[in-house]
Amino acid sequence: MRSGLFATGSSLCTVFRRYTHSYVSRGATIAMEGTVEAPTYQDAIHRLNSTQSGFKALEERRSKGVKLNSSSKEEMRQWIRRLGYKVSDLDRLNIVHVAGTKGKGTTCAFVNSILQRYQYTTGLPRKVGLYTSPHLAAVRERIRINSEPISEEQFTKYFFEVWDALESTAREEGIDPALKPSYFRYLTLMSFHIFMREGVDAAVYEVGVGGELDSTNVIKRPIVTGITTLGIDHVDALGDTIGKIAWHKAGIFKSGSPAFSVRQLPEATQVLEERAKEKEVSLTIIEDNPALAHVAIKPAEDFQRKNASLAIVLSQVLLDRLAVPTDHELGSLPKQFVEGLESVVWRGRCESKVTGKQLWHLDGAHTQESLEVACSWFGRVSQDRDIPCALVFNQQSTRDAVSLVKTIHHTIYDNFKLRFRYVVFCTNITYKGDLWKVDLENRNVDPTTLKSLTLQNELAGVWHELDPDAEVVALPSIEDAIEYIRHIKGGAEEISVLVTGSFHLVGGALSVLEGDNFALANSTGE
Ligand SMILES: Nc1ncnc2c1ncn2[C@@H]1O[C@H](COP(=O)(O)OP(=O)(O)OP(=O)(O)O)[C@@H](O)[C@H]1O
Ligand SMILES: [Mg+2]
Ligand SMILES: [Mg+2]
Repeated sequence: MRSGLFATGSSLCTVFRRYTHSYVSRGATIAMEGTVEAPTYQDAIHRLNSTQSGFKALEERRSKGVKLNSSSKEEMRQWIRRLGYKVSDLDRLNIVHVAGTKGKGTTCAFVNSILQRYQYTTGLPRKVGLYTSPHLAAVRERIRINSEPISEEQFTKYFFEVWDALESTAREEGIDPALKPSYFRYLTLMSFHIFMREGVDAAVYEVGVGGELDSTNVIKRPIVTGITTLGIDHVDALGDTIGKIAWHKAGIFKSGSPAFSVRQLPEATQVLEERAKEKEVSLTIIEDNPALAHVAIKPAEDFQRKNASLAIVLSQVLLDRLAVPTDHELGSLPKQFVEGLESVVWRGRCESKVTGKQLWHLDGAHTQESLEVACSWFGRVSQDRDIPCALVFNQQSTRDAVSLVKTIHHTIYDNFKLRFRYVVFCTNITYKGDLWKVDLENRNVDPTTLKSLTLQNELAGVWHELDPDAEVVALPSIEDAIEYIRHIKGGAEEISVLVTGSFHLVGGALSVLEGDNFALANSTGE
């Protein structure tokens, strides 16, 4: 059932609108009949969406050349205080903090899964928290305890606890109560509150953007920090060279906490080493763990071995700190590590699924390097099948979508000698008729650009130049794109489809394909 799940491009649909102006204090709502109703998960998500900066504000900031807000750390400290905590209280969470351009979420999921295995066998850690971004189908995927996304009830309860605490302290301190942390910061604050309240004793934190100025960097004494593969992304905020980007990422290094990084390009390694020295942090560059030769990680790709190798050392340091014994023979891994690494389910990354005659391959890659990785995976799995291929692509932010699309073309056509017979460029709006799934509503994109399919038409033109024989279309929603693919040749012909370019697209596609059945898979596949 979809009612109540939607917002239209600019305003909420009727089911929802009846609540929008009816909040009273302590998060209760007064419905139209005048009875007091407890707020719902949808209410919480709608409120959360109201903290999105919005495309106008973002455009203004961009035009003024404003980069990341350098006051973010101090603002986070103040908000933490207003929730009734000291920053040092976060030390109780025993945090593993992970930055990087690609592989952060996966590495965090690996660490989480290994810790989970130790909990099953030794009872420690007692509760594992996992904070990742972005989400695929539901915001609550971002905050997990013992691998399960927190429930809608818990999300709603804690969302309004934070909201109300910020409103009441604003009034007490003479601050404008309308000033709220923006979307990602709000979720970071909520995660701290939830993990503290739920008694989490090991927490794995993925940085949002960069490191130095990220809201998660309010964490002062992590147990260990890790840097995954670095590449070029978020250049507006972080800079346009790998060195500048590495500088930001190394912002999570903290004296007293060991740091680890996978092997990087020399320019990046140099910056990481300089920053470590400056901060008096011991930094170890790790190579692929040879014991992984006997571990069935998925996908069995080089990049995943890097993520897994980093996750192994990060988990080891945390388990040592918690005095959890991890005895094993030299050159092999303890069974909890092996099982933890093998059982991870991290949806939307190199994910395959079948509906009717369509073989879907979904990956949220949105940088040059990760698209090469995702396309190579698709190329390998499609190479020996003698069936037509199709591409569904969306990337709606300020990234250079044209050059991302060219990377896809080069990897598939030149490296694999495959081709896409059908190519669909769609917007990031979830459903037909300009309807967003509320969890996926994105107010940071100009609705007129979406409506006129400006970017989609541009990309269609680019592809037509690259392959004039392909059937190329621009479509207004993810649902339209899925339907288009399903109706090719009346749905009677087998087809291999790559869905890529953003997690927004992949999350929307999975929501369309699976509807209410979308399994918020717990990240250890249990
Ligand atoms: N080490 C890596 N090097 C290159 N590409 C990678 C690596 N790890 C993962 N990827 C690719 O990037 C995609 C995203 O992976 P993941 O979610 O782990 O990264 P992330 O750093 O959390 O990304 P985001 O910035 O979107 O949060 C994967 O689907 C995969 O295609
Ligand atoms: Mg990113
Ligand atoms: Mg991520």
